[in-house]
Amino acid sequence: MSRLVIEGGHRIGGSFAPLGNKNAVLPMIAASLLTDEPLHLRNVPDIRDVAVMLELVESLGAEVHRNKREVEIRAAGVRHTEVPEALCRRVRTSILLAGPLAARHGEATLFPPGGDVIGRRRLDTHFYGLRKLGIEVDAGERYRFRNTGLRAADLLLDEASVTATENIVMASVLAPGTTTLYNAACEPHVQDLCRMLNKMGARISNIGANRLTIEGVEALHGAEHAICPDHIELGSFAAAAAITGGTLDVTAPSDPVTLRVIQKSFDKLNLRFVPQQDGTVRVPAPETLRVEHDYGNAIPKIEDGIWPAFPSDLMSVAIVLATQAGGTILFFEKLFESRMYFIDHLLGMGAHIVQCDPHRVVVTGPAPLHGTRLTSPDIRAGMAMIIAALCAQGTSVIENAAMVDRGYEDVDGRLRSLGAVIERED
Ligand SMILES: CC(=O)N[C@H]1[C@@H](OP(=O)(O)OP(=O)(O)OC[C@H]2O[C@@H](n3ccc(=O)[nH]c3=O)[C@H](O)[C@@H]2O)O[C@H](CO)[C@@H](O)[C@@H]1O
Ligand SMILES: C=C(OP(=O)(O)O)C(=O)O
Repeated sequence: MSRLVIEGGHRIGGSFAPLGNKNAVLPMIAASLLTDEPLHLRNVPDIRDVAVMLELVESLGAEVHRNKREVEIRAAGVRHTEVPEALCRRVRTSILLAGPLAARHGEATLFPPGGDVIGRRRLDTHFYGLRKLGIEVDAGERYRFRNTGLRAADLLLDEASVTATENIVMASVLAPGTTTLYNAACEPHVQDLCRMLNKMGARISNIGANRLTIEGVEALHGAEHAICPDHIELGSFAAAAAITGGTLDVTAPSDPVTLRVIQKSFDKLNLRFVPQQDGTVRVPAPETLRVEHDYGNAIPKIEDGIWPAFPSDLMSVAIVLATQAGGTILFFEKLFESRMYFIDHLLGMGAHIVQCDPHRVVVTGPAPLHGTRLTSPDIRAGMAMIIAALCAQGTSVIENAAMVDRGYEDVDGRLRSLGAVIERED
C-alpha cells in the first residue's frame, strides 16, 4: 500500500491544467456499450477508477485501446452481460453498466458497487427509473436486470441522484417515444455525458436543466468527445495554492458557470478565481485567508447540495482551507452522513473544529497545523489531508494513497512540479 510523505511549509504555485472530470469519464465508458461503433474519448485522466471501468467493459467483450489520455472503446464484441463481482465492488460506477447493458443487450447481472464510504449510497432511484423504462429489476445478493420491452416514460425522481440520472438517461436514449425526467441531476459531469450521448445520435433536450426530455432513437453510433475539465480537481489545487500562499495560473479551466458556482462559496474564505484576457484563470495568493462575515457580522455558512449548489466533493478541501482562514464559519454537509468524520484527523493536527453532528462542523481559524501520520478514508478527504499536510509544520505521512489515486492523476508528481516537497513510498 503506498503512502505519501509530505514536508509542509512550501509554497504551491505556477501553471496548472485540470485533467478530465473523473465523474464524467466513468459514465462515458459505460455509454460505450450503447453502440457497436468506436467511441473515442480524449482528455481521459490516468486514474484508478478509469482503469477499473475499462477493465469492466473489456471483461464483457469490448475492445479497449489506450494511448496516454486518448481511449478508444469498441463494444461490437460484447458477448457477456454478467459483470465480474470483484470489479463491480471496486467502483461506484459499475452500477452504470446496468442501463446500457439492459437497454442494448437485453439483460445485465451485477453485484453491489464499490466507491467511497461516506454514508449510505442508495440505488433505489436507479431501480425506480429503470423499472419505469421497462427493465425488470431483481435486487438480491446480485442485481439482475432484464429488458422486458424498453418504453419511454414520464419519471419523477425522488432525489436528484447523479448516477441514477446517468443510468436512466443511458437506458432511455434507446426507448421508443419521449421520456421526461423530472428532478434530474444536472452537475457538469451529467451535462457532459448528455452532450456526448447527443454526439452519438441521442436526442436529449434541456441539458443543464433539472427536467430532461429524451426522444428515443433506434440506434446510436460512434463519436469523439473530449472530457470536460474536472472542477473538483481545479478547486482542490486552487485551495492547495491559496493555503500555502502561492499563485496558481489555471490553463484550460472549467466553464465560467461552473467556476461561479465554486467561487460563491470560496468567496467566503477570500479565495478568488480571476479570469485573464487569454482565457486562463488566476488564483492569486490571498493577502490573508479570512472568513467573510455575513451581514451584521454574523457567522457565515458553506453548505453543499445538488447542482448548482457547492459540490459535496469539495467540502473536505474547503474545511481544510477554513482552518487557515481568520474567523469562524459553519460547514453544513447535506448529502452524506459520514463525510465529515475525517475531521478527527485535522483535530490531531491542531485544527480548531467543533463537530456539531454528522452533518455540521464549525471551524475557527487560523490554527497552526503540525505534521502527523494520517490515513485517507476516501478520495476527497485524502486530498484534503494532503492540503493540510502541505501547510503544516513538519512532516506528515498519508497512508492509503491509493484512495486518492482513484480520482487524481499523479497527485504527488503534479504537486511536486508546483513546488511541493512530497514523496511516494510503496
Ligand atoms: C461517480 C459519481 O458521479 N459520484 C458522485 C455522485 O455519486 P452518487 O450518484 O452515488 O450520489 P447521489 O447523487 O446518488 O447521492 C449523493 C447523496 O446525496 C443524497 N441526495 C442526493 C440528491 C438529493 O436530491 N438529495 C439527497 O439527499 C443521496 O441520498 C446521497 O446520500 O454524486 C455525488 C453527489 O454529487 C458525488 O459526491 C459523487 O462523487
Ligand atoms: C465520491 C466520489 O466518488 P465515487 O462516487 O466514485 O465513490 C468522488 O468522486 O468524490
